[in-house]
Amino acid sequence: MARIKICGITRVEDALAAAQAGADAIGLVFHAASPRAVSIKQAGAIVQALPPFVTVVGLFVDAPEADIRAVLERVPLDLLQFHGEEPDSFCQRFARPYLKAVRVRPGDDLNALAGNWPGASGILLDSYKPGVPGGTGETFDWSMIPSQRPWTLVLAGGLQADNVRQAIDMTAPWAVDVSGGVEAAKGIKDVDKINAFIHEVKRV
Ligand SMILES: O=C(O)c1ccccc1N[C@@H]1O[C@H](COP(=O)(O)O)[C@@H](O)[C@H]1O
Repeated sequence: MARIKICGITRVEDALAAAQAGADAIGLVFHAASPRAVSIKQAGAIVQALPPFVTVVGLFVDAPEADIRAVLERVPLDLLQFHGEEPDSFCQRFARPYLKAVRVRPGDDLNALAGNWPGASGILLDSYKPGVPGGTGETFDWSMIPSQRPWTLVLAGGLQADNVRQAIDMTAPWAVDVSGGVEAAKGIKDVDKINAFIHEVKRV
């Protein structure tokens, strides 16, 4: 069964709702330009409130190394998600497992692209939209994802309750990642949408 990450959490109550609904991971966005950005203080409060066994992922977009280290000193992140142009050598500097986001464009060879991050725990595929680093709420052509792949797929990009089952059936990801598809407004999650999404993922 695909694991589930609920990303773009900004409030303690949304983190608790995601955990209660059965999410395996939550994502905290440390990218000031995002409407879902959290401060170190907000992030600390969210992590402290979480029950055990929920993985906390910190998302960065071409952040300076010092900024990432400043977050890591204060917030116990389990996993890093790099959503910019960071090379593998940079992603490996933080003594944490990491996901590398790859924004998929028509014609991409995804096995070749994924090979650029040999140190990644997983490759998170997201939709490409010029000028927008992520969280677009848009899907991409899932048929581009090779069924034979020597890397771990985390599928993202425009997922929601009414398309996630088809996405899983087509691509057999290790995990799915959703942000906008379970929101009431940017940065504010909708508990009913979280529950519906997780229900669809866990449905056999
Ligand atoms: O959510 C954001 O604002 C964001 C900003 C910069 C980079 C990534 C961002 N979000 C991530 O994008 C994917 C897909 O999101 P969606 O489900 O299509 O809304 C996911 O990992 C988000 O956390």
